[in-house]
Amino acid sequence: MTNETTRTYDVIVIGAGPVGENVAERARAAGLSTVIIERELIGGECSFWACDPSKALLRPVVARADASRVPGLDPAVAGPLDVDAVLAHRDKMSSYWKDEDQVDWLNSAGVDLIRGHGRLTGPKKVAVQTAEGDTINLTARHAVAVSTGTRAALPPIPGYDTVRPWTSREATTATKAPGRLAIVGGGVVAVEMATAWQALGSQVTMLVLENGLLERMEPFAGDLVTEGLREAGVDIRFNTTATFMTREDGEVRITLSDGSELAADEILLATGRAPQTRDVGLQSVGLTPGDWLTVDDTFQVTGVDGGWLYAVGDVNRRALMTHQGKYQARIAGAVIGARANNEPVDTAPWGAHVATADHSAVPQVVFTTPEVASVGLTSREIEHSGRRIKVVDYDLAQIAGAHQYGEDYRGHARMLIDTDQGTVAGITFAGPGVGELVHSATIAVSGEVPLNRLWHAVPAFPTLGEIWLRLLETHRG
Ligand SMILES: Cc1cc2nc3c(=O)[nH]c(=O)nc-3n(C[C@H](O)[C@H](O)[C@H](O)COP(=O)(O)OP(=O)(O)OC[C@H]3O[C@@H](n4cnc5c(N)ncnc54)[C@H](O)[C@@H]3O)c2cc1C
Ligand SMILES: NC(=O)c1ccc[n+]([C@@H]2O[C@H](COP(=O)([O-])OP(=O)(O)OC[C@H]3O[C@@H](n4cnc5c(N)ncnc54)[C@H](O)[C@@H]3O)[C@@H](O)[C@H]2O)c1
Repeated sequence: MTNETTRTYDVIVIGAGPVGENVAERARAAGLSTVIIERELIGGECSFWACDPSKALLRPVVARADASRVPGLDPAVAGPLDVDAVLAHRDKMSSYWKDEDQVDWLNSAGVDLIRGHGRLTGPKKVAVQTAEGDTINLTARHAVAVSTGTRAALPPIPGYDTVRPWTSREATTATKAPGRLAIVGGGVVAVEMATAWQALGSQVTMLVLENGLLERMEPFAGDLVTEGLREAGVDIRFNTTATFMTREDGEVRITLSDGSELAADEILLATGRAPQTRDVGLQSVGLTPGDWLTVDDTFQVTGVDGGWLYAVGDVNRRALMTHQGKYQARIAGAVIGARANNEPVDTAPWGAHVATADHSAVPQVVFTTPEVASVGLTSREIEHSGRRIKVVDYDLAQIAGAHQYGEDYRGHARMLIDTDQGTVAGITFAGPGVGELVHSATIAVSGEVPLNRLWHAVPAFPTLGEIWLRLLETHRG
């Protein structure tokens, strides 16, 4: 027999990925009774099928590439990676796909957890279907936050549904390297997984629709990553896609857009993300199932009366990254708390209750060899930015810190200066070790630090941070 129960909370959060967890924790910290609903593992995509396992696969690859540039150390890293050890480390970093630690954290934060599938059933109403077939009907006094994230968006290439393709989930959790791995896509997932699996023993072939990799970033970043992947042995085919695929005799046979054929043991479709909103009851509140949820800067969903529905994290499509989603969660939790407690809401730009950084200061690191790190505007976006921008370039290989970092250092940096404001509007670094530079850039961009003051921020010698001084000198002529 199945049961039906009813409960009321101040705040209901659907989806316990990194973002939902933080919305719930912040709402609870504001004194609101809070429940979170999760149908899979607490920690979501990031902990178990995305950031954590992928970075665990990539760390040995990046560390080995760095070490191989250091005289005296290079012979020690000349051999292949210990694949079993790397995969075991990946399993550990994914907590062996168990979520007890996150459950403990939710408990310590005072957030209630219900395991099951959550659906909106009307304004401030959510029904949870549990695995046992029970239904728990919830009512929110103040807010419902949807943080249901995304899934892999699969392209409608004929045959794709018959070949059991890899998505990012299989690419991050596979237990052995396929002999031949074809990857469709040239975005972040594609380049990171090509880097990892080529180093772990696969022969990777990338099929890229565009004429370069990482098309949303500065072109030099894609060029340097292309160079790195090709040197590692990856076969990259630009302006190419798959037009048909079939699995025969255990292998995937792929017809390419130029008419040629490619055989692979596995095919990874790294072709973007789709919102997990098909089955969360959006129709019950006048929204369309399957759509991204559009929000204002306080994360209230537009088109829903009463201001009770929030969408936070990947599902609102503002910035599909964990750190940015968690920033959104801190803001959303605080504003839900302020509204519920009748406290002042600060919606001025950079105020406590608006996610201003989503528009102008989103950092990202791509963990390839070489790494790419960026924040803010890129030169591709200048035209639509409505700002007067000066582009300053510098060859990273010319700085002393790069010489110390490793021999044959190759890298590049680009700074975009808002000439009216006299501040940095965006910056991109590509080169070994640049991932750790990104937060300095994020502070400069989000803090709108005047260039005259940046001139007094002295980089330690000899570090990669010297790139700041060289970029500023180049700007000053
Ligand atoms: C391969 C890969 C690597 C990545 N690497 C990085 C990285 O290095 N750094 C970075 O910043 N970002 C990275 N990302 C992006 C990052 O994973 C996402 O931005 C992040 O997971 C978004 O968090 P979220 O909480 O919004 O959604 P998710 O992590 O997707 O969590 C959503 C949760 O909601 C649950 N859910 C969905 N529907 C329901 C429902 N109806 N009822 C109950 N529960 C539901 C899901 O089960 C899931 O647990 C990577 C992504 C991929 C694919
Ligand atoms: N290190 C990180 O921060 C990190 C790592 C991985 C993923 N992520 C996040 O995950 C998100 C998703 O990454 P992604 O690489 O899946 O998406 P993406 O949007 O970055 O790239 C998608 C790629 O698929 C191609 N594509 C789309 N449809 C196609 C089709 N029908 N046929 C052939 N090619 C097609 C596109 O041309 C593009 O090259 C990113 O927005 C990123 O923010 C972040």
